[in-house]
Amino acid sequence: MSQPSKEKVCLIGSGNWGSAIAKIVGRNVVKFDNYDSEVRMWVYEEIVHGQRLTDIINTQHENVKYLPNVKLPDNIVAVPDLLQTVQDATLLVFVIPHQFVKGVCEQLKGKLHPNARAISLIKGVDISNGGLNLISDMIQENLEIDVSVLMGANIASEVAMENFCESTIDRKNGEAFHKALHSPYFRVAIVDDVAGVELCGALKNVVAIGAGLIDGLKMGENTKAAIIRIGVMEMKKFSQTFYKGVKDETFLESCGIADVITTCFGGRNRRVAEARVRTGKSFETLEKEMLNGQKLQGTLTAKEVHEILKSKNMVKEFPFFTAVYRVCYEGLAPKNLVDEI
Ligand SMILES: NC(=O)C1=CN([C@@H]2O[C@H](COP(=O)(O)OP(=O)(O)OC[C@H]3O[C@@H](n4cnc5c(N)ncnc54)[C@H](O)[C@@H]3O)[C@@H](O)[C@H]2O)C=CC1
Ligand SMILES: O=C(CO)COP(=O)(O)O
Repeated sequence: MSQPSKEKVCLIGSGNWGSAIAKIVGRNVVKFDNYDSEVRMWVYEEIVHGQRLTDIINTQHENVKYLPNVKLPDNIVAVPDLLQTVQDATLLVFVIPHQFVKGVCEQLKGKLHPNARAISLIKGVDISNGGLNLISDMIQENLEIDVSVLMGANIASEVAMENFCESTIDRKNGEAFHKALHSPYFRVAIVDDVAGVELCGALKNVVAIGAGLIDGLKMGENTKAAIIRIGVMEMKKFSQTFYKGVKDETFLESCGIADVITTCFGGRNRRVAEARVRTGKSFETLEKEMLNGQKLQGTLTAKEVHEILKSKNMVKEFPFFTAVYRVCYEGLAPKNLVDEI
């Protein structure tokens, strides 16, 4: 039974990033007195090699499917039941692919600890109500709790290897989470711009699809740099058009230019987009063939961004985002991407 004065952290999600962040959180909560030492991690249950994934994680202390060969601390407890995961939790870390957030929130409505606060590590946007919504706002509106965000240049497998990197958290309520997430190899900077941080995280995945297509076309580094520059300009314009307070400086943080770079060179969105050109197969097929259950976020985000732009009559003002969308969903040949921008 947890003591009321202690913060109890739980993780909602256990994919590639969810598992890497579990390693950091699991270690941090035992370093400080103000945390309960057990961290429950919600696992979308599945059978792996004939065994339940939760059982494998709880006995081998390894998420063999989504983050193989990385030991998780013993105090990370995999739980298949969502409501049991959040029971007594005061600090909730949301780390699931963005298409599943709505369903998860519906199950959690009215079921949280009165002092619960959340942080979202989810890169994506929500358009389910017809307009543009941040994932953090969607969680906040559904669950009536404060929600912060953490985004950065953080390819999960590299974070799990403890290679130094940086990340960005917002000041709003992020300070409550900072101690649980920061470590010497995962340096978390606090900034004052929730929407800017979150939109950087979501939109860079669209840029990475574009960069991967250019890699597949073997057009070289100058072209890729041009695509990245144009992509960052559209990220900034889009963010500042829809959220007036978004700051220029945010794009220079880890969540901004650094995440664009790492994702455009080492991420899954880039890798699958490159294979799309090389093989001619669809993104959907390649996601299944190449990612072993992990999810692409960039193609869906390109579609969501396009729907918002269309509804505002602004498609022509974002030629790069539009061209990426058209390659993903309207059969535009990747080789014609640069002619569109
Ligand atoms: N992997 C990475 O390097 C990073 C990922 N992120 C972001 O973190 C978020 C989560 O991504 P990952 O942890 O990488 O996940 P992932 O893509 O590795 O794994 C997919 C996860 O979704 C779960 N899942 C499948 N169907 C589901 C359903 N119907 N309902 C709920 N969950 C379901 C799977 O069990 C699995 O845990 C994404 O928004 C991603 O952009 C952010 C930084 C780094
Ligand atoms: O967000 C990421 C790195 O910061 C991971 O990007 P991918 O989803 O493209 O692998």
